Amino acid sequence: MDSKLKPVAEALEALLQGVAMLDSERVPCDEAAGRVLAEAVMARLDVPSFDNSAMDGYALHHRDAGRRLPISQRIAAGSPVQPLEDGSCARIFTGGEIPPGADCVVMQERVEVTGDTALVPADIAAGDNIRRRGRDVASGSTLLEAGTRLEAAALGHLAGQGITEVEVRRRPRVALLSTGDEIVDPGQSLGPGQLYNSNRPMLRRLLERFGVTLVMTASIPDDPAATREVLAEAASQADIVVTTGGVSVGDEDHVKAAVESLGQLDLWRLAIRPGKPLALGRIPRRDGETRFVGLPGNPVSSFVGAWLFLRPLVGSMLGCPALVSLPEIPARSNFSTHTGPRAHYMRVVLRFDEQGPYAEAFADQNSAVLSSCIEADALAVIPPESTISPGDRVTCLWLRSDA
Ligand SMILES: Nc1nc2c(c(=O)[nH]1)N[C@H]1C(S)=C(S)[C@@H](COP(=O)(O)OP(=O)(O)OC[C@H]3O[C@@H](n4cnc5c(N)ncnc54)[C@H](O)[C@@H]3O)O[C@H]1N2
Ligand code: MOO
Repeated sequence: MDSKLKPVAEALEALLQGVAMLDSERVPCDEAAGRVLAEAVMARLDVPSFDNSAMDGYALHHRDAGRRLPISQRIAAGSPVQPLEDGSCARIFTGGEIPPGADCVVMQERVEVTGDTALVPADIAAGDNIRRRGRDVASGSTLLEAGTRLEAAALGHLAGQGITEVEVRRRPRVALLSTGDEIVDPGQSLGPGQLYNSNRPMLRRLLERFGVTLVMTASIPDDPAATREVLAEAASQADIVVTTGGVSVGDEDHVKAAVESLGQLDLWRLAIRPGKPLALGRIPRRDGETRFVGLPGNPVSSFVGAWLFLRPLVGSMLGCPALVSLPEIPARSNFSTHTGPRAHYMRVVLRFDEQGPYAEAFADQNSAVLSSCIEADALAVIPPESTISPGDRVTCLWLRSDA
């Protein structure tokens, strides 16, 4: 395999080529948060389903504005209505149905009530304070597109239709494997040269946010046979196998050879910092093909690799465009830097001043410095062979969205 550094865009295109969307399943809406719709949902109701009042006040016909009117009925939200008697008004509350014959509502603060009559001001127009039937959703229209991720407002919208179940994509099954004899699980004591596994919980959280289900986690000893064995087991269970570490050029880096012996390595070594030794491949499985993503061991390299490669891969399997690409925000840099042959994905905080957004880079951008990721709102993309001075425009990939 050609071991020249691959541009990120090329690697991403190769990764996503031929990714099949997963099958779908029916789930109760109460359990559908974060899931991706497998088919469009059509509206079966107008929302609102009747013209109703946006205010607590009085409903009338606008030709009667400016006069003292008898109050002929009282309409609370949920109560039945009678046609409005000519030349009268109705006491009405927010959400109450507009009675036939009325065409506007005046808020109560503008009305002078004496006994069972109300003096309404003259400057009232037809339609004032009326929320029209179907204003939010028209029956028969597309309520939510296929590929929508069901977050707060979408879940509310489904409930607004009285819908209780939806067809969603199955969650991608992911096996998350850690390599490195020096890596120890929290709860155990550390020996000389050892460190705790910070990549696993970090990636678990990211992967869960992207919408997967984790079917296996394991630590692989630095041994070729063991690496092959655990990878084979993981590939038989998962749609995606993710490893961390063991993809560089050291004598103890056994992951690539194991993937090559079980399937194929499509790509290795990207023109990216951090994350250069990232490896992509596939391993055949009884019922299809498992995608392999080998993230470098340095925690920041794993973090950045997950956002740039795992998220789009998961998004493609789910058929969710919002997960396939990250929102891009143009911002001014408030730092200087220059790059060599690799694009630099710098962790930045986005701040705003009168001139718009600016990107403040974390001081230490080394790939082992995980603290640079904690406050990061975005990754500022500095293309290869470029020089950035304060005030220059940089493209930032937004990391804070739900989808
Ligand atoms: N001679 C060369 N050496 C290295 C190169 C190179 O091109 N030539 N590339 C460097 C780059 S860039 C990276 S990135 C690393 C990645 O190497 P690996 O993916 O093989 O990762 P490891 O060597 O296993 O680990 C790297 C580093 O990260 C720590 N680590 C690993 N796993 C975890 C974990 N789960 N939690 C926390 N920390 C972890 C590990 O202890 C190492 O310090 O290779 C460079 N070397
Ligand atoms: O490319 Mo490595 O991820 O810089 O440290």
